Amino acid sequence: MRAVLIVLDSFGLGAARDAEAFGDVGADTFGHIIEAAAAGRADSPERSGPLNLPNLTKLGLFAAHGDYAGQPSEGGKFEGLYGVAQELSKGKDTPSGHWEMAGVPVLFDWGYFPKTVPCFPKDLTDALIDRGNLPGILGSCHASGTEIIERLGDEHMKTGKPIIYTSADSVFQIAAHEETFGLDRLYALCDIARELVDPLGIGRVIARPFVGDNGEFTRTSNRKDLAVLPPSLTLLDKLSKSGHQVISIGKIGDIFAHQGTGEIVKAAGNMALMDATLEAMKRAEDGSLIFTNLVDFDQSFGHRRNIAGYAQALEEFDARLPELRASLKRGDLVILTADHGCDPTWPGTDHTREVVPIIAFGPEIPAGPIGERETFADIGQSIAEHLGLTPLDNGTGFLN
Ligand SMILES: O=P(O)(O)O[C@H]1O[C@H](CO)[C@@H](O)[C@H]1O
Ligand SMILES: [Mn+2]
Ligand SMILES: [Mn+2]
Repeated sequence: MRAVLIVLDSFGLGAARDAEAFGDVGADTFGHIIEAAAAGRADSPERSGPLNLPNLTKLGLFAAHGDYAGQPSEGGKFEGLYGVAQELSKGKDTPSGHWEMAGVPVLFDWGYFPKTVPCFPKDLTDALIDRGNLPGILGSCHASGTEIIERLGDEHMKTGKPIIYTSADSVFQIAAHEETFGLDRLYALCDIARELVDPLGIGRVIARPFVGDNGEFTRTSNRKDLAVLPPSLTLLDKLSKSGHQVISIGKIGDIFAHQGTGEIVKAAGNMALMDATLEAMKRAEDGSLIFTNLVDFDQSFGHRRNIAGYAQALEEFDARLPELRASLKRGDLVILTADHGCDPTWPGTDHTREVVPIIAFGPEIPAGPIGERETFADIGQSIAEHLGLTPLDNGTGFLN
C-alpha cells in the first residue's frame, strides 16, 4: 500500500470562491485552454485542434471541471474519484498550495514587495551589495523572469551586477549568468539574501541562473529555491518521523525546505520527472509516499502565457497515465492535483486564484464524485488515512 501524489503545478480548474480579492474573477486555467484549443488558438508545429486528454477524461477530469462550472456532464461513469478543492491559505503561491495539501494551510500573511520601482527597500539592496561584494544591482522591480533577462542580461554581463526582481508572490529572485557571474556565487548570494529577507516574512529566495549572450538568454535547470520552513509539521514530517519512506521528486525538496522530504530526486522537464516517478515506484516500499511536482506547466507555459505549450504539456502528461496505472500494485493510491492556477489567457504573468483538481485512483480505490472540498488539506488527510497515520490537524479524507 503506497501513495503517489503528483502536482501539475498551476493547473487550476476555475476561479476560486474568493477570487475577487485577488483580481481573478473569471480565471480558469483548464477551461480557457479547452476553449482556446477548440477554437484553433492552441495550434503549434507540435500539436493542433481540440484538447485531447483521453486518460484524464476517463478518470473524471472534465467532469470535475464541468461540475464546478455548473455544467455537469450527463450520466458519465468515471474510473477515478474526482472533484475540486478551494484553498484556505491566504496566498496563491507554490509553498502555500503544497503545504496546505500536506495538511498545513498558511493562515498568516507573507511579506510582499510593492509594485514600485525600485520595489526593494534601499537598506535591503545596500546590505546585499555590501555583504555580496557587488558593484550594484539591476532590476528591483516586478517582472517576468524571461522578459527581465532579455532586457537586462547584456548589461548584467558587462557590469557584473545581478538582476533582482519579484512578482505577485512572496519572492526575492536573483538572476545571474551561470558562466560570467558563476553558479556557486549566485547560490552564495541567495544564502545572504535569505538571511536579509527573513525579517520581512518573504516566502522564498530563488536563484535564477541563465546562459547565452547578445540579448539571447535561456534559463537553466539549476534554479534553486530557498524557502522558509512550514509553520507546523506536515504530512511529510509525520511520515518521516514514523519511519515511512518519502521520495520527493522535482521541486518538492526545496518547497518543504528539505524537512521530512526523505530521498530527493531532481530531473529537468515534465517527462523526465515522470520517468523519475515511474522509476521511484519500482523501489518504493510498502507505506511510502512518492511526491512529484511537474513545474513546466507553470514555469514554461502558465507564466509565459503560452496556451499551445500548456495544451501540449497536458497531452504529454495524459499519455503517461497508462504507464503509471500499469505500475500500480494492489492497495496503491495515486492523487493528481495542483497548487494554484496560472491561466495562460489571463492578463499579466502571475498566478491566478483557482480551485485545484483532485483526481484519485488505484486498483482498489473507489470511483465517483467527491464534490467541492473546502481545503487542499483533504488530500493530505486522505493520504494519512491511506498510509495508516494518525489524523492530521486539518482536512477531511475523501477515500471512504
Ligand atoms: O517569471 P518567473 O521568473 O518564471 O517567476 C515566476 O516564478 C516564481 C516562483 O514560482 C513566481 O513568483 C513567478 O514570479
Ligand atoms: Mn506552483
Ligand atoms: Mn509560478
